[in-house]
Amino acid sequence: MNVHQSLTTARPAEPFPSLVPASAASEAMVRFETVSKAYPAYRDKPSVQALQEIDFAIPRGSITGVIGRSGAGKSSLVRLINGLEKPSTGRVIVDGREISALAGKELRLAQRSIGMIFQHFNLLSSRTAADNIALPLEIAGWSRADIAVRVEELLELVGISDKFDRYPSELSGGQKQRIGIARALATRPNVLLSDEATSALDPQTTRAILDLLANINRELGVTIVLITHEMSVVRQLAKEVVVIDGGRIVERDHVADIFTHPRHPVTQAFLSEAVGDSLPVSLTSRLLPQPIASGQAVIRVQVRGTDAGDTIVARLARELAIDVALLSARIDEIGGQHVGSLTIGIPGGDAATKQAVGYLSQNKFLVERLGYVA
Ligand SMILES: Nc1ncnc2c1ncn2[C@@H]1O[C@H](COP(=O)(O)OP(=O)(O)OP(=O)(O)O)[C@@H](O)[C@H]1O
Repeated sequence: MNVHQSLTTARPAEPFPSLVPASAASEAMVRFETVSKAYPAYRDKPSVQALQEIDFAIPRGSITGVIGRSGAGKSSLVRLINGLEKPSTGRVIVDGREISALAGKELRLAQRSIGMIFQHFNLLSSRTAADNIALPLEIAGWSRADIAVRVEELLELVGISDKFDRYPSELSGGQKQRIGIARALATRPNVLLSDEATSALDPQTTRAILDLLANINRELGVTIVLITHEMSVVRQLAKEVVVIDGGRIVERDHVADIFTHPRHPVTQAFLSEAVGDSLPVSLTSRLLPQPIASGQAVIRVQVRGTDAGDTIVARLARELAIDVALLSARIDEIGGQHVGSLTIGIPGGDAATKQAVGYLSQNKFLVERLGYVA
């Protein structure tokens, strides 16, 4: 069941809220101006329209999540930001420079201010941790002495100073990604692109790496673009979220709003996987599609911010004299806000249920009727 399908209140179908006002567009670290990307036909393969009319800005110093299913166009988006691909139409501006117009030495210089981390780390197996981190500095022509100082700083920043002389094969996935992050930051980039950087890691290591990225963003002010197909990653780290599907942006919002008011079916599907919508088995096994005499209607209420879950139960009891049963609850902190859902049982038949749903909807809660229990 897609739990978001029967939401009884919906947000107006306004265009994507502008997270970066036009007046502040120059403050953007990355700006896509009506960008499309088509890959031409090759041998027996037809041409592919990978991205279409992408128009958005990533604010300086932000952490922005870009989420989409396989083939949605995420990697193409990343390759346009770091200049590895050119748009078919439109412009890509990074840190005030039109990267899509650069070539040769100018492009290589611009790429030094764009760090990149990858799912499979992309470390050189023949180099130690320290030498992997040193690589971009060698390419940039730094002196040996400067490289040594910088590598030590970076090893400390990512918390693996003791592993400086280890080869990648001697390190865990999390340690390898720490080297990847140190290498990406070596030339002091202003923007860090993370392309599924935690997809190969277990949940605990993922959490540690995302914490590290959050620290880097906070302490160094590096803008982070987080490409992922996992809502749990977006939830932990991003402040703003862009959802892409079929090469188009289908939804954009602050992360807490995405989690409480997903509008596009793709976003809703991602959320169903990630939010832990699942009810306790003890409840689902008893859930019936039709009302039963002296039973309860089972209602899920999305809560956020100051709408603390317990006040809903108290308000229904106080203001409507409905004796609500709290069946399950889950509240998380997302983007600095409390976000979650309560599942409540409402006794008293259809009239009481309608009254409660009407009251909650009027008070701007998203409400969903899940079924009935005895
Ligand atoms: N170099 C290329 N040549 C031709 N088609 C390409 C090329 N790169 C990507 N595509 C196609 O463009 C579309 C978008 O691919 P892209 O890799 O950007 O998506 P994605 O969201 O990153 O997917 P995944 O998560 O599976 O990597 C897909 O249909 C893909 O097959």
